[in-house]
Amino acid sequence: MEWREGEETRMGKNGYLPLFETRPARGLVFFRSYAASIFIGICFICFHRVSYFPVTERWVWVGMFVAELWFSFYFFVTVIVKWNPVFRSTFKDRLSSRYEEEELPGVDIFVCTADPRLEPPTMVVSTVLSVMAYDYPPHKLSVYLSDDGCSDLTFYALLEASGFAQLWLPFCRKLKVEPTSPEAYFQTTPEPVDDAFMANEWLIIKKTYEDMKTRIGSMTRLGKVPADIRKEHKGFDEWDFVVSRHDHPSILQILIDGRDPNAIDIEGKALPYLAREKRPQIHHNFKAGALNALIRISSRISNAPFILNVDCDMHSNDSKAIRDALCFFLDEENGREIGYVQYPQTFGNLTKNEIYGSLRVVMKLELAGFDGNGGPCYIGTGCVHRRESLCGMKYSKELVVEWKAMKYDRKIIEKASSIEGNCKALASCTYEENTPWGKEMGVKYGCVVEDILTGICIQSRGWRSVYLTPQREAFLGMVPTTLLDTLVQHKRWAEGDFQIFQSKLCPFVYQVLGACHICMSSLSTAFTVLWNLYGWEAQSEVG
Ligand SMILES: O=c1ccn([C@@H]2O[C@H](COP(=O)(O)OP(=O)(O)O[C@H]3O[C@H](CO)[C@@H](O)[C@H](O)[C@H]3O)[C@@H](O)[C@H]2O)c(=O)[nH]1
Ligand SMILES: [Mn+2]
Repeated sequence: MEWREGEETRMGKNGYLPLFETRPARGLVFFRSYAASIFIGICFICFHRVSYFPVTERWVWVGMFVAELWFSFYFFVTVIVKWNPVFRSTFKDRLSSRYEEEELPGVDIFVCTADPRLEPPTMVVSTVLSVMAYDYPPHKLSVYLSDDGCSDLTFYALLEASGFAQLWLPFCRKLKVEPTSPEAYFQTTPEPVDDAFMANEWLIIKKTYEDMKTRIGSMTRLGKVPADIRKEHKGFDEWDFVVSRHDHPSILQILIDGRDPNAIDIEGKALPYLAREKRPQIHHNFKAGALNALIRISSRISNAPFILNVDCDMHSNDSKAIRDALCFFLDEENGREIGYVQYPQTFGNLTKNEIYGSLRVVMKLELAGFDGNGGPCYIGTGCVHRRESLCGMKYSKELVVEWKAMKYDRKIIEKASSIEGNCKALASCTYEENTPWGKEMGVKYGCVVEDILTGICIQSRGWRSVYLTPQREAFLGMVPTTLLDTLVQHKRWAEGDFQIFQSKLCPFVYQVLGACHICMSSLSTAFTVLWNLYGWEAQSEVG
């Protein structure tokens, strides 16, 4: 499939205007001339090494030549990655005029958290509230929180947030609030002074938010939920069976507003909390295991055809981001082969010179290069997947979904309490035994960078992926701020990528020889795996 410039004005074969356009990067001629000049230099060096062979110290000569060949190879791989970057933009107005609100597909949002000490519950709920406030039909959106820390503190925070959402979501709609994370909003936006009525409401919401934050904060410092609060929601009873965070049964609670025991929705949005079962003798597969449990649980509760997953430290910064992603999936001409749409990881706390790490180059340039060569890898957060692609299905031309006819609606036939009981087994730690979960289905196990590996597998099943870098960042997260934290994170990534490099899924072997994908794409992926070899050295520094 090829997308070219000017296609926004071209009518598709089926008579529809495209929902997105693709532009090549500007100024490529300079980069390509620079690359060509280095290539000529490499040719001269090789010619020199071969044509002149010294009589003495021959091994030094050979050693130098081998080193030069290695660097030349690395140079080629990096050049190929940057050879053809593309940038995408969407036409959300066309999406809205083509699809009535009722015809839009459902979207399930997964937020992952794992430790209330490292990921404070106040931050987690701000992220949850930010994604609940997406500008999307409320009854088509479900937000799932996966708590691998199995903490009643996180549960308490979510319960508080579900109450606050009743104020926050209508407020976001009325004021067209951006960003929709209350924490980020009140930090960055001044009080509206020109409208006394609005200013008053603004102050009330801010005060309510701050009170909630103080309550959650003091509870977190206390380290436990007091008995009188535990009595307020039956969900806390589940913690009577929790031995420790590594030893407990599944807890699934579809959160309800404490004042209305019959309402299972908050403004039409479902908000389930899940702490999957953990037992000390059974490996839980970290985030990949959490995501797979969520895929199964959500398939019973809302079963939306699209899944957005975010880490709890990455809040939504653009309430239209879901519509942007859908412009790709719902495009009549090219949409059906797209398996996932990846947003960049952008950070609110980056310094101008970004002295640690090199994420800006990766996010701004390299992943756009991947996109031009066949599709970016999946980087774990800020990614919208088609449920089928994540569940292991192969791409097939016959797979055409009539979204309009489907009229997705999350029919909650069962009562929340019976869903909670019936679905728990799907999150038990033995459920996956002798099943393809973690191998052919869902997020892959056995690799520290489960996201990269899962992305490679989805692509090798014939799906394409898309990288979208909108002007307004769709998500804002936190980057480690100390050298030690950065080294630890890069060590983990380096380890994971090196694991893939050594495995039978090594992109050089698996994709090039397997001819599953175009060569450029595999070289791009191989590059991710390779740049981490450089991080390898850093490992010895941190142990
Ligand atoms: O057992 C676990 C461990 C982690 N997490 C969650 O996974 C996310 C990422 O983990 P983190 O420790 O923050 O790793 P990072 O290095 O910051 O994560 C980057 O790298 C990971 C591995 O490539 C990706 O999964 C992430 O999305 C990406 O942001 C967080 O939300 C955690 O809460 C779990 O749910 N269960
Ligand atoms: Mn993180």
